[in-house]
Amino acid sequence: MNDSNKDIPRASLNVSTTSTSGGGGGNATGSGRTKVALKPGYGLMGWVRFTSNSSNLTGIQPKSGNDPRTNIITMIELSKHDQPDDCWIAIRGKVFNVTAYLDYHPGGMDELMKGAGKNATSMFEDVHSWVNYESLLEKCFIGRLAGYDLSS
Ligand code: HEM
Repeated sequence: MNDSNKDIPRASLNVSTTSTSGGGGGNATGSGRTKVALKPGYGLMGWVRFTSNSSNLTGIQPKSGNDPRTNIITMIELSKHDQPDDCWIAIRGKVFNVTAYLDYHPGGMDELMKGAGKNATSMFEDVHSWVNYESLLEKCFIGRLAGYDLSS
């Protein structure tokens, strides 16, 4: 599966960091809280509106034999998609194309990019294990990560 997703629209970046001091939260590097100001319209409701108007955010053309329910993505394939214009991420054994979500991520694009092309389960869990990523990224779901034991 080599289809890339260069045609997924991404807004230009305008993310400014407004870090708060002394917060108890954390980011993937353990350097404290990282609150970012997203562009107007790029909050949760903006994402909900955007996804409801999009049928397929996987970047993969629908064709026979290409079904997220049965697709198996190898680590090698996953690792090829590690750029802001082609960004896949695996969480708890599921692989998502988060290219379109980068501008909407409340923790900022740079934080999400730390997991680009990787199994980012532990990064995700460390920061916000409660976030309902499966629902948010429903239309970005590509397939399952090869060799990932869902029961573990
Ligand atoms: C490599 C993976 C990821 C990293 C390192 C990361 C990192 C972060 C960070 C640092 C914050 C700010 C936390 C704070 O200081 O308040 C944040 C917030 C958030 N992220 Fe992520 N994130 C990742 C993946 C994701 C994914 C896949 C989703 C959902 C599809 C997501 C959704 C959110 C949401 C909803 C918030 C706001 C949480 C809140 O306000 O309580 N993140 N993220």
